[in-house]
Amino acid sequence: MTADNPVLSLKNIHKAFGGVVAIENFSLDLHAGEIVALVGDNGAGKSTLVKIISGVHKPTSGDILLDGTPASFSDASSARSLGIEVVYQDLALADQQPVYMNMFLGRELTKPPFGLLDKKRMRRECQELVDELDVRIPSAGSVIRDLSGGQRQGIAIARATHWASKLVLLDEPTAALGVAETAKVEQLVASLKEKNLAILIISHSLDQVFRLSDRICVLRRGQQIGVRKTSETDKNEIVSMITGVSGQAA
Ligand SMILES: Nc1ncnc2c1ncn2[C@@H]1O[C@H](COP(=O)(O)OP(=O)(O)OP(=O)(O)O)[C@@H](O)[C@H]1O
Repeated sequence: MTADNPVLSLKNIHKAFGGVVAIENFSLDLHAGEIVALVGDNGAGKSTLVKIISGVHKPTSGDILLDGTPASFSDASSARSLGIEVVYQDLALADQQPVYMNMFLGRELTKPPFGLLDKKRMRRECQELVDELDVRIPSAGSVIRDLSGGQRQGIAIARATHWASKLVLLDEPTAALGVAETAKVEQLVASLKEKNLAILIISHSLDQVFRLSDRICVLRRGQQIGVRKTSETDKNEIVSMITGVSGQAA
């Protein structure tokens, strides 16, 4: 298998909720070490696609290939066990728990012989990870509710990166953040490329999409309108593709 083989291939994905067609005939390849932005207006089908890739929704038809092999995710945990992690807008962090417990939420390290939590090791490994990714927090023992929005987002992304072996999906990772925190989180997302993961990011900010992505995939009313190399397009073209109307970007 060559490095050019896609980590994930979506082929002719179709998803209907009763009579509502959310995704129609959608195909896309994601490669290791690249960031692809998924853009589209409200209701275009972005979240539905993320849920299909992460095993939350089953496609009505179509194929998902992981490293070239057909994959069928029965639920989110089966997608996770195959190396796919998602960071949702609500972050899914346990507010009352320290950072290191969140890092290992549902995958806690234990020690023999009684299977007690190995807090020391979790704390140490968590500290190494946040240091490596330059997520600045007081310590791995800090409680989540005491951290800023940007720090929390940093933890959620660090956790996803730690457990993902193939793909990280980011659903509006900076929607709730201020300017400085957004910049820090963008730096973190950009650094994930070096980990040779494939990254799919949903963002409503075209500035962010142009800062971060290698390719941009446009979705309109469930259909893939096109994929562009970021270096070969501009905001005007992407806005036209999103809206279906040619004109100037705001
Ligand atoms: N569980 C569901 N049941 C029925 N219809 C759904 C369901 N989830 C999504 N849809 C419909 O599918 C379409 C795509 O929705 P989706 O949430 O994927 O869009 P989106 O691009 O993520 O929008 P936004 O940017 O507003 O979050 C919409 O028409 C939505 O109403």
